[in-house]
Amino acid sequence: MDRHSSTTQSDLERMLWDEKVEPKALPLSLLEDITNGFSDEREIGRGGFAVVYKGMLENGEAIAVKRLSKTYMYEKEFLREVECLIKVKHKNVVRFIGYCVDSQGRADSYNGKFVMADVLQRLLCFEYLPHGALDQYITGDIWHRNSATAKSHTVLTYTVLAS
Ligand SMILES: Nc1ncnc2c1ncn2[C@@H]1O[C@H](COP(=O)(O)OP(=O)(O)OP(=O)(O)O)[C@@H](O)[C@H]1O
Repeated sequence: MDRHSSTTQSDLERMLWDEKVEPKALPLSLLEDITNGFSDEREIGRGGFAVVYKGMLENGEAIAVKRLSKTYMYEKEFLREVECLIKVKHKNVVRFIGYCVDSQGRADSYNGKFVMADVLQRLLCFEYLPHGALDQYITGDIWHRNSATAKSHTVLTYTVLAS
């Protein structure tokens, strides 16, 4: 991924109001900016393979930034997931905004040797759903606090499609 990719916050803002814009490759620096460097206070959830952060744009809109864990690094699976996410477009499925693959060399000592290690990061970005995940509605955790919306159901729908 090109760290100097030209996608900016205003491109992301435009993507959010124009549903016709296709998902894009996003630079890691942009995702770091909008999540305060993936800070703890921006964490909104954790799944089996990822930590999800709330990314805040300058216009006050939010997106969900899913940073995949180091154990979920198989290139073929990631590529297949991105391919499925790009193809699936439905009003009840959370909108896929873009993806990021970033690799950076880091010099470090390993087993007494000085080595250059590749540090790989993979991230997926989605429209932000403010009402939580479907499983909380099914189990009754938040059924009485909020009324379920079609969009709030889509976190789980997406998971089913992607697995
Ligand atoms: N688009 C989103 N908008 C708002 N919150 C989200 C979004 N996506 C995920 N989350 C939050 O992050 C949590 C973890 O999301 P994730 O998709 O990784 O979970 P999961 O479906 O449990 O994981 P897995 O894919 O490992 O089965 C969700 O339960 C939800 O609270």
